Amino acid sequence: MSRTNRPRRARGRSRVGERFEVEVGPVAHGGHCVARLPEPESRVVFVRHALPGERVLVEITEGTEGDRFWRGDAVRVDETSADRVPVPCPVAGPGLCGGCDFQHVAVPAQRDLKTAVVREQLVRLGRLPAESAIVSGLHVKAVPVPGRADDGLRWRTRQRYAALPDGRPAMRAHRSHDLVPLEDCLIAAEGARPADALVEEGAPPVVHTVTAAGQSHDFAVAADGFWQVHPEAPRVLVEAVLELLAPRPGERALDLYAGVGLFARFVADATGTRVVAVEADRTACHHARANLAGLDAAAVECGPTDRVLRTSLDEPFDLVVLDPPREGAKRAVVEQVVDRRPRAVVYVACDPAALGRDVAIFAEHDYELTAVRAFDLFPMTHHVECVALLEPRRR
Ligand SMILES: C[S@@+](CC[C@H](N)C(=O)[O-])C[C@H]1O[C@@H](n2cnc3c(N)ncnc32)[C@H](O)[C@@H]1O
Repeated sequence: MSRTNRPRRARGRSRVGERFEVEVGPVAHGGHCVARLPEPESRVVFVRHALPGERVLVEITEGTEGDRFWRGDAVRVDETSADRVPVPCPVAGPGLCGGCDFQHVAVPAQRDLKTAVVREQLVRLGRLPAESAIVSGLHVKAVPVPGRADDGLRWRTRQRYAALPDGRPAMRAHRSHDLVPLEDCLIAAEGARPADALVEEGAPPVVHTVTAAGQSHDFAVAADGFWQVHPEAPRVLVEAVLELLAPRPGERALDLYAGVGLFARFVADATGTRVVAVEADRTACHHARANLAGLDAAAVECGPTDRVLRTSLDEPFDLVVLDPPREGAKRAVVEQVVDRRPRAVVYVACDPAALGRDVAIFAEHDYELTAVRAFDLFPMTHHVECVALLEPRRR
C-alpha cells in the first residue's frame, strides 16, 4: 500500500522504499525494535513487525539522508524468534492498520517487551540504577478480561474509528493519514466493534460501577469523555493506587488530572476527609462534582493543573495522586506538587517515558521512586500503564 506520511521537513534524499537485510536488536519504546543497518549505511532503524534476535528484510518507511535514524517495516522474516505467532488480525501488518504493534508476538512475550521498555525508560530518563531492585524487580502484569482466555483480544471497551468517503469504518495506518478499511477490530470488545461504536452527538452520559478494595461506587461520564478503556482498569488502578498510597484516616488528598473523580472517590473512603479533584475538562468536572456529591469535604477545581496549583489551593496536602495525559505532568506541575511536601505521591502513567522524565524531576527535589507496578492494560499495542510511588527521601 502507498503511504502518505505526515508532513515533515525533508532533509536530503529520501530513502523510503529501500530494503536491507538486518539483525534485529532490542525492543525500544514506541512499538518497534532497534536495528543497525550494515555498512556503508550503519544507521539506526526502528523496525516494526519484528522481534529481538530475528533476521529480517526491512523496508524503509521514513528516512532521508540527513535523518539521524530511519523507520522501517519487517517485510520478510528470515530467522524467526520463538516468540513470533501468526497474526490474528487481517489488517495488522506492514502498511496496514496502525492501531496494534504486537499482533505478531505471543501475549506473554508482549509483556516481556513492555517490561524491558519500562525498565529502560526508568534507567535512561528516570536515572535509576539498572541494578536497583525497583528496576530489576519490575514485571508487567497480565490483566485478564473476566471470562476470556489470555489472548489479548476483545478488551477495548471504547474505540474510535475513522470513516471512508463511502461511510465504511477504517483505521489509520501507522504515522500516516492513510485510511485502512476494516470490518472488525479484534481488540474491540462487544459494543466497541465497528458496527456499534458510533457515539451520537448529544448521547447521554454513561454510568460505570467500579468495585475495588471492598467498596462500590457509580461514576457518570460523558459518552465521549475519558474513561479507562480496559474493563478491569478502573479496579486494578484504584487498588494499586490505594496499596501504594496507603491512605490514613484524616489525611488530606489531591487528585490531579482527576477525570470524573475515580481515584478521589476511593481515596476519600479511606481518609474520610478533604479530597480535592483537579481536572481541566469542563464536562468531566461537571460529572466529577456529581460523582463526589456525597462527600462533605470533597471539592472539584476546574482548570489546568498548573494554573489551579499556582493560583488556588493554598493549603497543605498529605497525599497526591496524579494521572496526567501522555505528555506527563512536567516540571511546573511536579514542582508545585513537591512544594506542598506531601507524605506520598502516586503517579499513574500511561507513558513510561513521561514517567521517567518526571521521576527525574521529583528526584531533583528529594522525592524518590520507592515502588512501581506495571499492568498490561493495552494488549497487542505497545502501551502499558504504570503506577509509581514517590516519597520524600529519608536521610
Ligand atoms: C489519563 S486521564 C485520567 C483521568 C482519571 N484519573 C481516570 O482514571 O479516570 C487524564 C485526565 O487529565 C485531564 N487533563 C488533561 N490535561 C490537563 C491539565 N493540564 N490539567 C488538568 N487536567 C488535565 C483530561 O481531561 C483527562 O480527564
